[in-house]
Amino acid sequence: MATEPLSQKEIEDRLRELPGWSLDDNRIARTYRLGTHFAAAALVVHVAGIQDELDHHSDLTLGYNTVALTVNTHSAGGAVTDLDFELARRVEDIAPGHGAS
Ligand SMILES: C[C@H](O)[C@H](O)[C@H]1CNC2=NC(N)=NC(=O)C2=N1
Repeated sequence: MATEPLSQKEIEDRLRELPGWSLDDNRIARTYRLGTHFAAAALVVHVAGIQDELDHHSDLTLGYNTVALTVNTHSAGGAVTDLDFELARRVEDIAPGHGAS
């Protein structure tokens, strides 16, 4: 998967396919809300596994009943790349199963 920086338009186009995600200071970001703190912690563990599988890691913050992700690509100088969107899509696939919204 390409690790070249995406243009602003490419980022905006890809974000349109990922409701809930936004561009925040050159990182793509989403915060999920869950029913309980334990459910939020379980989502963090699941996301951590996906991130190791992809060898691509967000800043992942566990709140009381929230999980916040922000990610860009260090190896592309901190730009947003396809790798960030691949991670976002993978997380979107599993989040509903955790009751995340
Ligand atoms: C050595 C390892 O492959 C790199 O450090 C990976 C790991 N996870 C990563 N995560 C992110 N967000 N950006 C990277 O460039 C990156 N690089």
